[in-house]
Amino acid sequence: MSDAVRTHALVKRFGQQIAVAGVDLVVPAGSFAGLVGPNGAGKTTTLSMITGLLRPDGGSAEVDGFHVWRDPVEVKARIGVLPEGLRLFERLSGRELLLYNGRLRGIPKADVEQRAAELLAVMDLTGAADKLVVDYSTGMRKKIGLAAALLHNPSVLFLDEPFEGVDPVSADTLTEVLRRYTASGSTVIFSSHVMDLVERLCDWVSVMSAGHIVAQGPLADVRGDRPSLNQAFLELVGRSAHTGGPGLSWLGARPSEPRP
Ligand SMILES: Nc1ncnc2c1ncn2[C@@H]1O[C@H](COP(=O)(O)OP(=O)(O)OP(=O)(O)O)[C@@H](O)[C@H]1O
Repeated sequence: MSDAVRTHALVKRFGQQIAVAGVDLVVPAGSFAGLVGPNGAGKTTTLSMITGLLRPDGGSAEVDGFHVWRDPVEVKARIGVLPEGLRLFERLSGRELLLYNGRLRGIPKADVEQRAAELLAVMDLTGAADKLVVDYSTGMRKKIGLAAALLHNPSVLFLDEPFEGVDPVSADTLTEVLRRYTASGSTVIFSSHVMDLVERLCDWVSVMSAGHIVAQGPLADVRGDRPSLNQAFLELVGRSAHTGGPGLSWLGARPSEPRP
């Protein structure tokens, strides 16, 4: 099987801090892949470098065999991205946003209109299609962002925390859309902190901690003989040494006698 994404010794520094410290991320084509790790592990920075949003200080990244920084046009034609803190054109309606994105991608007008209508329906946004994006809720913004990322039928889809702020019914819908998408051979890579979700959806997992990949492979291999992916995650990244330790003794303590 070929790789949808492969990075080699990817590095990013912010001043003195090394956010990504030589990452070799591999995601086979057709995977539903999860990128997990504690806060500040370097997931967003890694995804930003792979999608061409942030220039690496070292190493390389390839998508579908194309070098992200040498062949940016080839790469951008093949990827869809739902970044963290996505900025949208607030003064367009949801429908206009999709039509605009489709035209930017060079898709013929009639095709864009048909795809936009279908995506709005699947995302349960038909009723809000003519509402301005500025008036969308957090979950609606995620859904219209995902619709925009899917419109040109990318072969690899990158999603940063796609389910954050999305209600369970909509999350179910998104899951179905993404499952259908990977079943046809396309690849999804998403970052998440919700281990149950990753365990339920993904067949491939990469675990990051402090700028490094600490485990990577098919879900069953990463989980090993632990009862859950969550347990494996806690062991791999090292549970905080402070949990249950000294400190915070004042928290929750109440004076036994009322003060006079
Ligand atoms: N623009 C920036 N300037 C300075 N430091 C940054 C910048 N972006 C990220 N960092 C630092 O790099 C490290 C990795 O951040 P990153 O956002 O990639 O982590 P993450 O794994 O996505 O975290 P989270 O799960 O909390 O979103 C963090 O220590 C963060 O403070």
